[in-house]
Amino acid sequence: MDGYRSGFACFVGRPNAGKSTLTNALVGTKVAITSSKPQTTRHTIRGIVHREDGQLILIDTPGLHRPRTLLGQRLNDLVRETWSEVDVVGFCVPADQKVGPGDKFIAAELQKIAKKTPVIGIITKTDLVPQQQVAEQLLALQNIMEFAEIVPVSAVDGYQVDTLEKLLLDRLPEGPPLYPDGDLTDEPEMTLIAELIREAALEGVHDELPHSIAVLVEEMAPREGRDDLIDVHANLYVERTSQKAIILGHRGERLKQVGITSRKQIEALLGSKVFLDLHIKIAKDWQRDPKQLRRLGF
Ligand SMILES: Nc1nc2c(ncn2[C@@H]2O[C@H](COP(=O)(O)OP(=O)(O)OP(=O)(O)O)[C@@H](O)[C@H]2O)c(=O)[nH]1
Repeated sequence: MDGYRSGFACFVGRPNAGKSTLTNALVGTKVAITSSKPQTTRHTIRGIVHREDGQLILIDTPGLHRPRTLLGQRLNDLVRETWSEVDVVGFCVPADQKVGPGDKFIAAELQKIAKKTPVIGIITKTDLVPQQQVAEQLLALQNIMEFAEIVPVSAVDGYQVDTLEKLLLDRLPEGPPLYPDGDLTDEPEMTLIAELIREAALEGVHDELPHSIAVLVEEMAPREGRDDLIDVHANLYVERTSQKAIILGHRGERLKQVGITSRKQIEALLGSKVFLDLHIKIAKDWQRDPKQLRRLGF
């Protein structure tokens, strides 16, 4: 295994910069949830890229933001911790938005916390803008910090995703594979399933509600006497009665749809038929309550 490299990378960037989508594009399967709402990624989900010449373990962190709740603070701590542990950081900046104070804040934080970690500048979503704008973005990005490399990519049309993979791999130390071949993520299945349900529940909800939703898979087991059906029992937590009504929808239609959408994805993930038993519970102000946060896995 001469020259074989293995190690860790993470993507940073403002909320919605395209970090989760890029992780999925690199890993080639759906491991991190994506949505058009900012700050939907809460767990540190690893995707593993297996190549002939190395193994790249991607850690997907939530976006760094101004903390307003206890959950916000914990998320920020988690991000900083991750930055100082990885071999290389990919700093994502979308091509369709001006480099702004949010990016400069992250650049400054990176230089403080991860002085020695090489940072690769990634201009994401290049499919959304003309080439000229990508070139301008490149120049703007160069001004905010020292990058090891800068590379424009599109996770949607696959533009330069391979190039990025190689650039990240080049920054890893030489060493044997850290995970068995074929593993795509070490995130427990129950967490992935909870994320799929939360993703389905987030479709079409607005304002503060996305941050009030948490999902916990309570139990998961094959149906007795059957080898083709798995029972999944999950609870969807909201903070208030009014939010419960929104998620339920008229005569429970909305919740039913959440169940149908996420069940299909869970079946694809597990490769089995699934019976999804999904309930809504109210956990009053869970984002501000340390005990409840722990119970929900934060
Ligand atoms: N057109 C286009 N859209 C993209 C691309 N990458 C991501 N998006 C979209 O941008 C939005 C945000 O992408 P995410 O991958 O969820 O962003 P994120 O940085 O992980 O967001 P947080 O989890 O909030 O930090 C989603 O609607 C994606 O579909 C891309 O290459 N091209």
